Amino acid sequence: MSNDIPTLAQWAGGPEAFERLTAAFYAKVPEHPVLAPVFAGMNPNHARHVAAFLTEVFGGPKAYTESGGSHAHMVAHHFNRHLTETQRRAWVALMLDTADEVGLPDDPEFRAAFVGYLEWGTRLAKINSQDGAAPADPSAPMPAWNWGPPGGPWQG
Ligand code: HEM
Repeated sequence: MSNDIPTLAQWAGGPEAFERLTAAFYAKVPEHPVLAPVFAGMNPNHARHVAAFLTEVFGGPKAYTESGGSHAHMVAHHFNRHLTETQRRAWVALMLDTADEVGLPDDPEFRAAFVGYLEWGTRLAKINSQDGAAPADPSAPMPAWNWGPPGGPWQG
């Protein structure tokens, strides 16, 4: 990808944009009929950790791995939670509504890539939350999402 094409994280507005996104998302979770029980008792730093994870997936600074996290680490947080499809869909829907609320870019190219990762990541989280899920692979790389077939944002 040539140098004048921003990363998805740059296009989104950098780490602060993902922090706004997850802060607003998890602020709504306690009132959400499906998601509130899933996140009852969550770590108070959860929103910041998920923001750091998403920033890194979308090509931004590697704060999640530099502070000792890994894809395996994230996967392991979902073990034995027995997430349902209803819960997964609620998570994606709330994330997309929140992306609109906090003003993440809404151009087709960005949103296609954003939704692509959310679909992949949440389906993995659900699979890994079931009984009998394979152990997390410590050598698994962090996902590195990019623009996919559109190749970059439409810049006129
Ligand atoms: C792309 C999708 C997802 C990503 C990137 C993601 C990321 C993460 C990360 C990074 C953590 C660890 C947070 C920490 O260290 O404090 C975590 C924990 C957790 N995730 Fe996810 N997750 C995803 C999908 C989901 C879904 C769909 C659900 C449920 C509907 C879910 C439920 C949870 C719960 C309950 C925890 C533990 C929270 C706590 O006790 O602090 N996740 N997730």
